[in-house]
Amino acid sequence: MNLLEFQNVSFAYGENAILRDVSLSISRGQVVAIMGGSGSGKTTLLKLIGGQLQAQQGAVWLDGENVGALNESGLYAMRRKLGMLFQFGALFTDLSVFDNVAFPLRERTQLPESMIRDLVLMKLEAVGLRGAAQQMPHELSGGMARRVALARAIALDPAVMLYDEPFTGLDPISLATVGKLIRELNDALGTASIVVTHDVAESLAIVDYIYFLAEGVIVAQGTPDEVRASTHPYVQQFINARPDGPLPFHKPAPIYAEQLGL
Ligand SMILES: Nc1ncnc2c1ncn2[C@@H]1O[C@H](COP(=O)(O)OP(=O)(O)OP(=O)(O)O)[C@@H](O)[C@H]1O
Repeated sequence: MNLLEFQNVSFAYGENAILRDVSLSISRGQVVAIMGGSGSGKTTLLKLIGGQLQAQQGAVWLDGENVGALNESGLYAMRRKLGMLFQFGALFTDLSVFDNVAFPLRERTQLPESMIRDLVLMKLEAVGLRGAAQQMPHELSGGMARRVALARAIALDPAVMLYDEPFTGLDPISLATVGKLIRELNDALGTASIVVTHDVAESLAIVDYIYFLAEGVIVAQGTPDEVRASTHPYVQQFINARPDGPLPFHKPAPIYAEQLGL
């Protein structure tokens, strides 16, 4: 069964169409990357999954529920099934590493403190940072902070993990560590993961499938091997990191000379 499915989803801000007839699916155990240029609609796609936005057409299904049809209490319950790690997914600076990871457990469950302790230590062990439990966020490196945020995101054993640019700002070793953790945690927890990223090399190493989004449409998709072998111009532009190509460097604008009054 698909844990997450977009069925012909269209979304617009007013007149401005952002996603057009997007269909994709992710089953349990899969890690899928969504790649696309700036403004292609990646964050909008994540907000549709979280129910912060609603599709005007089509449906988003998460673990058998139509997200767009949920009322407020339904959304609150549904979000418990989602783990999110955002680029600057800030830790609470005045809480220790331990208390950061304990936060969602204390907030969303009635578990006794002894059980919360065991769960927090288990999640920290999973990201290799049990030894940092008593440290404060400012004492951590950027890579360690990202791993603590990851431990916090999986605290409630989500069915689906969403990662928004999880590699941004990390040194190469931390980047590889976070990539490896995304894959390992997905497999160990039996979740489905969506990774929104620009980082082609790192993603191809860890994901099962890639969707390329351009101007709100899925223009190409495939497994890492298919993507590497693809001659599709969008895919080529991404893989070779070319600044210009089917994804233009210039946002459409009036004719320059006319705008300058020449
Ligand atoms: N609240 C909003 N109101 C109107 N337009 C918006 C709003 N939020 C985003 N947009 C527009 O929607 C388009 C898609 O934005 P989105 O944030 O989904 O892109 P993205 O692919 O995540 O880009 P990036 O990689 O730069 O974060 C952009 O053109 C943006 O200007």
